[in-house]
Amino acid sequence: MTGATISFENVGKFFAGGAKGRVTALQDVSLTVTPGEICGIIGRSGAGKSTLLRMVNGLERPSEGTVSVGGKDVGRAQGAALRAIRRDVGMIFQHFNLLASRTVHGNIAMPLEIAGVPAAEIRSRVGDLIARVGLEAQADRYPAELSGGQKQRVGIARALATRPKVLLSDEATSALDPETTQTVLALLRDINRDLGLTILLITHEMAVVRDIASHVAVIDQGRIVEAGPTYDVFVAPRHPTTRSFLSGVTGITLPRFVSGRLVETRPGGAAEEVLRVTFAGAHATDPMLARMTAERGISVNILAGAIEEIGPHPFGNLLISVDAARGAEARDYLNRHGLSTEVLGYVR
Ligand SMILES: Nc1ncnc2c1ncn2[C@@H]1O[C@H](COP(=O)(O)OP(=O)(O)OP(=O)(O)O)[C@@H](O)[C@H]1O
Repeated sequence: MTGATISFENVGKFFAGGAKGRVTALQDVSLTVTPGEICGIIGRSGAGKSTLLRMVNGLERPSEGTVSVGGKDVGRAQGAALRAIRRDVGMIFQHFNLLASRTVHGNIAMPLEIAGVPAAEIRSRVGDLIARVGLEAQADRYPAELSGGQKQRVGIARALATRPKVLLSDEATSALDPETTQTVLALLRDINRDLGLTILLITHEMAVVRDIASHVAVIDQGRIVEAGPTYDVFVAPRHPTTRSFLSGVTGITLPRFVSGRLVETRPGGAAEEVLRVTFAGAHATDPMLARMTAERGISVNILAGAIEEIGPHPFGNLLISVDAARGAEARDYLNRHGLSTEVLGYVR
């Protein structure tokens, strides 16, 4: 089993309704997810994530542009061709969508029964899937007797039953506690590594992107505003929406004596400019800040800092303040030496 390419080319989706008679759910979306990639789509509520995801298995059709899976045009496929594409695309859900009247075994067997797979083959394949997701002891239990994490494991096994090339994940960990989230993400990582299938997941949590996605696309009001390898986007975010998502996961916040006094525009008179400085690698920052002080005479107050990791790659996040009158010069100096900066505000 190998992954398939998912491609969106200039995709738009419009629904009837709203004040103008037409709601734009997606506009001019172009994105390619290569085989074996784990791509996270992050956006706020209503940004268009579900609409985007549902186009990959033909639950929604684009109003304009083309969506394809493994080179096959999903938006224009009908009948047997659409059913064939859907067998290549498994999906897991926030609320698991299991049948309460069927056991774990029975739920996982469902897509195989629908596909007309012979009973003996179903038994052996479901047995393998149950082992893969670690639910041997629960095979004969009903969903009501399972924890949230176990239910999502059933959802994952069911999604894999038809040996898909693509797995879609619709907020699959949003209903789970942090510890269970980690075990489910680890399972998805293992599946991606062992089976090579392409995973497209939507989430509103940057931590999920950091923990599992090799690539990320940020969606805002129906448009992709930033996309690329997760590490690059975390280290040097360009769009304000990306930055606001990132500020929730960096693990560092301004101390309250600063955040309580922070204003957006620079006040008159003496003031400090508060900056977030992001840098690749674990040790890049100290010499840069010290050199800036030595070379330019700009002194730096360090307010908070931490080293984060994406996969094996460390990157740093530092909150500092400098004299606001020298702010532009400090940012320019740091940017020229490969550090990203973002103005968080000003304090008097
Ligand atoms: N069937 C529909 N009819 C009319 N408008 C729709 C329909 N489906 C989605 N929309 C609108 O399209 C926009 C995008 O919705 P979508 O559900 O894709 O966003 P989302 O990012 O998945 O949000 P959430 O995280 O809240 O699920 C929203 O403005 C929504 O109201």
